[in-house]
Order: sequence, then structure tokens, then C-alpha cells
Amino acid sequence: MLLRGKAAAMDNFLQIFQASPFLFVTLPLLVFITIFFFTNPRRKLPYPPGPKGYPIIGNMMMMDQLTHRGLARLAKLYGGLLHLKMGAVHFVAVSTPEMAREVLQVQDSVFANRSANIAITYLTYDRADMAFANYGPFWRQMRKVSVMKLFSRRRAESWASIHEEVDATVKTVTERTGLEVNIGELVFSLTKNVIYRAAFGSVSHEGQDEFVKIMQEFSKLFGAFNIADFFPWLGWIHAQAFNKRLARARESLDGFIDIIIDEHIEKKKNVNGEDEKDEAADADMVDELMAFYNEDRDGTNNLIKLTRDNIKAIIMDVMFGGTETVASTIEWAMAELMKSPEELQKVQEELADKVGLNRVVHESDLEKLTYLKCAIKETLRLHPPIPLLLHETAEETVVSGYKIPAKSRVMINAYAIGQDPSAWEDPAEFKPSRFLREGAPDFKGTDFEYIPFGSGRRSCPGMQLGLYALEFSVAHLLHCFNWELPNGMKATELDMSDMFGLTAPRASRLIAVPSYRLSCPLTIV
Ligand code: HEM
Repeated sequence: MLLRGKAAAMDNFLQIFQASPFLFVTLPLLVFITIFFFTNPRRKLPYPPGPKGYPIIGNMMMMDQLTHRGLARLAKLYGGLLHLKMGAVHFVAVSTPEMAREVLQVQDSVFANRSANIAITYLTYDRADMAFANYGPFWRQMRKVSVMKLFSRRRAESWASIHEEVDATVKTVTERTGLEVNIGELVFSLTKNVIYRAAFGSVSHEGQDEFVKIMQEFSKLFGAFNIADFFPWLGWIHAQAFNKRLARARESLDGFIDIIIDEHIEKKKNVNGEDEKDEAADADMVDELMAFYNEDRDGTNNLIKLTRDNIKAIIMDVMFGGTETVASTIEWAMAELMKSPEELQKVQEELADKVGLNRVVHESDLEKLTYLKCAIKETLRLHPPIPLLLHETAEETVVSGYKIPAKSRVMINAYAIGQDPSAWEDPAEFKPSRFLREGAPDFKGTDFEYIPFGSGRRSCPGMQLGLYALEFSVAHLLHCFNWELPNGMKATELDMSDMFGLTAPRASRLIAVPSYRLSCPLTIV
């Protein structure tokens, strides 16, 4: 009886399936998905430790903690891998060399995307550049063009503009001996001129001032708070005003660079045959990039295509990547050395010893200036100009037993890592001699306790150029001049606080009084 009942129930069950083949397919699928969901080992994994957030808004009340110093403080409480949730977005902060190795080496490909907010996406022509493009074939192409054409050693060496601009800076300082010099403004102007000339080949100061204004507005917009970045469905709240500002900023850049691109196209048309060789020798970055633009249009090069938007966005990368980073490091190096007079003396003695005081420093002298190089390395450890490396996960992954969701914004804290007490003795002290010892960490990107230029696929392509500009400028400023703090200020009174933005420059500009140090009159070679 019971068996007959069971058989009847089974018959009914099969009849339902026969009547509905759709159910026949979907039900097992649903069962499979449910089993997979509940047995997926990652589902049970926790997020990395972090402060508890509120429903919906998560940790948004801690927005002001998303700086290199704020995150370093939180890392002391929660560890080297920290999780925060801002609205709908997951944030992960990496603050120890071990965790940096995990994300920049072991799982490099998962962490190689770049996070970009709405403003960055719009202002980079929908990420048409290298710095904000996600990792993939397009980024590889942009990186290849940039490395081949803009950052190669051959090109770095041909950047006579570094020499000319450093000479001009030394001349300016010579005219101000005995007077206060704003070192911050001086070196910002130096690096801005170098990069501007390298990019556009022009020295027009009128154009530069306009361009600097455009860059400043871009910089503000890159970092501006926009609720839509955290709650996409709330974008309408101040979208109109914000979007108008974005559109105005991009129009100004278009107006500026389109004219330069058109001029370069005209120049190219007027150059032919033999002249072309001379032109190639002093080609600026727009010339180099335009070559790909033209080749593509002629149909002779199908490998790399560059649109106008690509060219504009890459030029912005170089401007942002190369100006403030180098300028703020020169200023920090001068400040740290003035704060430690015995270290300053060692660097200046080395300059007197290896170069002498009868001529200025030449490029070939740099190799001999070991202690100066150590002082610059130490400056980059204490003050990495890009303190937070901003990456994004391409897919969900697991680090150290913690779940990291796809599209998490990952902030690798180069500042906190450079001060990690397990990797550095007396981490807060300025001690260039630590880089003298055999096996001391190097910039190469394989020593994860020291990553001022990043590491792995997204590491800085302008490193060689940046280091060269840094060493050459600091060597000149310390070789040609002695420096005193103004108004009898003691070295210990020097304010060493920093600001947080895309870079971390000094909060107050370094002011000092130069006196001429060479035993010969200044002859610029
Ligand atoms: C003191 C000098 C410099 C320092 C410390 C520095 C540091 C860095 C760092 C930390 C990154 C990000 C790495 C990452 O996300 O993992 C980076 C990326 C970049 N840097 Fe530099 N940089 C310097 C100079 C320069 C110069 C002179 C240029 C160009 C002329 C430049 C162009 C770039 C570009 C285009 C990127 C983006 C690369 C990509 O996303 O693929 N940098 N830099």
C-alpha cells in the first residue's frame, strides 16, 4: 500500500517534468547554484580586519582617515591588511612589506587595475591614458609607446632641458645670495619648465601659466568629493554643477592642447627629407606621439593607434607624474639635510672632494656622489611623493585568508611601509648611511620595504628620468651654495609636516638664505 503510494507520487512528479521541460532544466540548475553558493569556501571567509561601519554608509564617517598618515595609524590597530567600506565601495589598505609583496608580486595580475572616480574617468578622456587605464591590451599598448618614446634612457639623456633649467635655477639663486629664497617655488618652477619643454618643445611662459592653471583645476577635481562615487544612485544630488565644472576643465585642456597638436601637424607637413633628421634629434613628446597618430592614418602601422584623446591624456600623465613628484622630493631633501647639519656637511664634503670647488657639477660626476644618492634614497623613504599607490582588484581574491571582493579600491601605503619598524631601524630618523651597507634595499621594486616608485607592472616608468633630475638638481644646489635658515631659526624648529593630495608635499614652503660656495665665478657649461 505504502509502496503503491510512493510510486503514484513519483508518477505525478515525472508527469510535472514531462509537462514542463523548462522546469526539467532549471530546477537542477537552481539546486546546483544553491549548493555551490553555500559550499563555496570563499563565502565564509571574512573581509580583512577593520573598524566597524554603520549600515548603508559603512565607514564613510572616517573619510578623513583615507590619507597615508590616517591609514598608517589604522594599520597599527588593525594590521597590515585593512578593510573599510565607503558606501557601496570596498577599500583595502596595505601597510606592511609582506602584504605589499602579496599584492604587487604574488597576485600582481589581480591587483594591476587602477581605480578611477567619475572625475578622473571624465578628465582622462574615459581613461585614454596609461596611468588610469585598467591593466590589459590597451594599457600595454600605451605603456609600450610611452616607454619606447617618452621615458627611454636615450631620450632621458637627450633631455638637455634638465641641464638648461638647472643652470637657470642656479643663476637665479646666485642673484639672490644673502636674501631669502623660497626653495619650494624655485624647484616647482624648475621641474615644471623641464617637463613642459620636454612635452611641448616650447619655452613660452605665457602658455605655461595657462597650463599650470588647468593642471591645478584638474588636480582639485581629481580629489573632489562626489557622492556618486560611493552611491551611484545618488549621483543626481550635485551632478549638474559638478559635471559642468568637469566639462569646463576638459574644454580648457582641449583648447590648449588642440592648438599645440595642430601646430605640430603643420610643422611636420613643412619638414621634409634631410630636415626630418634634424627635427628627430630635438623632437618633443607631442612629435613622438604624433608619429603614431599619422602612421595609423596612413595605414602603415596597424600595431599602435593613437587618437587625439590618447595624446592629450598621455601628456597629462607626464605632467602630473613628473612635476610635483620631483619638485617635492628636491624640497624634502633640502629640508631634511638642513634639519640634520652633520648629514648636510657629509654631502657637501663629498661634493668638494669628488668634484672640487673650481667648477660646477657635470652629469658624469653623479656616479661618484654616493652619499648624495643615499641622502636622496633616504628622503624618498621618509617622504615618498606618491604615498598611496592606488590600484583596484580585477576579480575577487583571497589574501592571507581574507576575502577581497572584485573592484575593491586598494591603497598600498608606501609611506607606512617605508617606516615599518620590523624592516627599518629607527624608522623615523633621517639616516642616509643606512643605504651604504651591503644589500641595502634598492628602488628596483623587489625590496618590498622600499617602494617609492612602486613595484611590478604598474611601477613608475619615469623612474630613471625622475632620479636624474633629482640628483642633478640637489647636487647643484648644495655644491654651489651654503644654506642658512632665515631669521636665526634653529634646525630643530623647522616644520616637517606634510599635506595630502595626489602627492604629499611640505605643508609650508622651505625658505632659506643662500651664500655662494664655489671658489670660481659661476660659469655655466
Ligand atoms: C621622484 C620621482 C618619481 C616618483 C617617486 C614616482 C613614483 C611613482 C609611483 C609610486 C607610481 C605608481 C606605482 C603604482 O601604482 O604601483 C608612479 C607611476 C607613474 N609615474 Fe612616476 N614617479 C616619479 C617621477 C615620474 C616622472 C618624472 C614621470 C614622467 C615624466 C612619471 C610618470 C609616471 C606615470 C606615467 C605613471 C603611471 C604608470 C602606470 O600606471 O602604468 N613619474 N610613479
